[in-house]
Amino acid sequence: MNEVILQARHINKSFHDPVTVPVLHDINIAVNKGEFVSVVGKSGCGKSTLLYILSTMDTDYEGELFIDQERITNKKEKQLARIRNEKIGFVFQFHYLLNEFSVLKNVMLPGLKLNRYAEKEVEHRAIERLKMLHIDQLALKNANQLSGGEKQRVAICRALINDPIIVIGDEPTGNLDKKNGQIVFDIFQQLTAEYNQTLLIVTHDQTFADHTNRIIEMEDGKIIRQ
Ligand SMILES: Nc1ncnc2c1ncn2[C@@H]1O[C@H](COP(=O)(O)OP(=O)(O)OP(=O)(O)O)[C@@H](O)[C@H]1O
Repeated sequence: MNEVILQARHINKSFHDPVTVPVLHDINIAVNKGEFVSVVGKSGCGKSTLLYILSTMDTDYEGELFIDQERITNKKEKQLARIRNEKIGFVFQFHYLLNEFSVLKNVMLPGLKLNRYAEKEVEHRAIERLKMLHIDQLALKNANQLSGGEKQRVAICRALINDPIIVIGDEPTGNLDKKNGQIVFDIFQQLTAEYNQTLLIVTHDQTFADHTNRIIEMEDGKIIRQ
């Protein structure tokens, strides 16, 4: 039987600025363990809004969210911060690395924050992940000395440091050229194929989406295909 990793039930969301604008309408999603799922749809259809809710960063919605069988809706911010660090790996269009720190330190930071392993073990795990993505030779460089493609691979290593139950990405290849976009896609595919990693990725790139296991297509705040 499929193990459901992330489930959204009847999610509705409106912005109030100052008039009420409904943006998401009765969203129902279930993502199974090991699935590589893409979310597509025209600009403004609600992809980022949905991703913020699914990744627990936006709590102002109607409906229910479950991650790893745990009900997330109505939890306090402190609990959510821990769930995010422990269970979700984030990869964004812009990598948000800390430029003044080394690559190794950037990858280690969420691991140190979680405080599950001693510092030496976190370092070992960071180096393992840098090796997996073939960038261990960059470990001691500062983040601002890297190319865009390298930075994105570092961001993926950082997202993986705590063995997240799901990796959530918002346009992770949106800022990359074709070659680097392909490298990042290949890494994602390797993560699902070899490590059974669950991935939920918003993308504008139809070729990227076509090669994922499943496409969730949105239109005007609704899911029209999944
Ligand atoms: N803070 C906000 N206040 C009011 N309206 C918002 C806010 N954020 C987003 N919206 C509106 O919600 C709708 C969905 O926006 P969202 O950013 O989720 O779309 P998207 O599909 O991710 O678009 P894109 O592909 O361009 O990133 C849009 O009409 C947008 O104008």
